[in-house]
Amino acid sequence: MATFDQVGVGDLGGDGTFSSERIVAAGADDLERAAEAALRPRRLEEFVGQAVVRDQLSLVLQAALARGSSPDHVLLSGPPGLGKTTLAMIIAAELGTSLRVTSGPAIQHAGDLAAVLSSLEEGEVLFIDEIHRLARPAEELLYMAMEDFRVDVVVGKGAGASAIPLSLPPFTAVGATTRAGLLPAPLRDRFGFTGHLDFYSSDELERVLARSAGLLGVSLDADAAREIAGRSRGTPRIANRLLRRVRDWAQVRGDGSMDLAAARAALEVYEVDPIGLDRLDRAVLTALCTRFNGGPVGLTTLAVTVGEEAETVETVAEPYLVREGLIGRTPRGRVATPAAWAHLGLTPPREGGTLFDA
Ligand SMILES: Nc1ncnc2c1ncn2[C@@H]1O[C@H](COP(=O)(O)OP(=O)(O)OP(=O)(O)O)[C@@H](O)[C@H]1O
Ligand SMILES: [Mg+2]
Repeated sequence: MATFDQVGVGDLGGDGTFSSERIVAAGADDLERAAEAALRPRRLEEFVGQAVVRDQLSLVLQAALARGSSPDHVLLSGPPGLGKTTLAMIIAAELGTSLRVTSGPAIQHAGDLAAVLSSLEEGEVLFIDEIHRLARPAEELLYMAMEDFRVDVVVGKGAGASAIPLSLPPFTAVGATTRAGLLPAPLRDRFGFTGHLDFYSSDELERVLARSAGLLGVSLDADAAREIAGRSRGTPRIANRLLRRVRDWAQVRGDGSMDLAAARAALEVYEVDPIGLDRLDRAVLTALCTRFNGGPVGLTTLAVTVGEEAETVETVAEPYLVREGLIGRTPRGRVATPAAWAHLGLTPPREGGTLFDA
């Protein structure tokens, strides 16, 4: 039986891969989520970046407040660590109401969701994390609740079972997903507002870092902030994590000041390179360039070469390498781009090398 306060929020990284032992992983484990709580912006005004989504959301919320009614249901989509949970909390705070938290995986049966829904109070915000992982029967119940503010509660079993309609107070559902594409259209359509979060610019991450340093009570030099931001893969969660590691270094091995030298030294200890690649990322790139002459090479072969499971290489290392234009996926396998060779400081072969050779 699922309960709903704080259930299942921290049990998986948003993308379903649990790789928080990597310092550049986008997901987080429970322990880290606790550390993050202190750094979470509480109001829309404090939420850095995502100007478009912030502006749109602010309109939705202000209009609802002015009308004295619950706003439309909100869907937040985007990669892990970009602020979906944070925004859900902000929505409740801005509306001056409380937030109920549950998640797709925490709801096993439609009855679990019915229990959550029927305990909602007027105007509350129901946050459903990883909403793409809701089971089908629960999903159907949710359609009805979102559209008609009503659920059918089934009592009894077999032939004697009957459905008792139960009306719900108006509430706002906020769904979060890292995989908007997996949401069935009827569910997607029931959200009046969808905000898609994108990776942050270096500028925005520098602002996130400055804010976090203030909250941690440490002073962070502007050029150190820029250095950390550049290695954070466009993700505030990673930026805050690297900031904590730089703070450790400054305290233990430095003189306490968080300057450029401290940032560089700390990130070298943690093997995060200037564009945010870690050891696994670089191992994949290096193998691709030096062992396979830039490819194309099959994923499985590449994975064996770096001593990893194919799935790990595909889900943990590849997305960022592809996003950064360092490797390409072709029907014949993975290939290194000229940027990969350049990043490793290597010269691409002239003959029979990569698909990208002139
Ligand atoms: N716009 C922002 N401004 C400042 N800090 C932010 C912002 N977005 C995210 N953060 C920080 O990054 C951390 C991670 O954000 P959050 O938990 O909201 O991500 P998420 O999108 O829900 O990730 P997941 O998909 O893993 O659940 C938060 O603790 C918060 O401190
Ligand atoms: Mg989240």
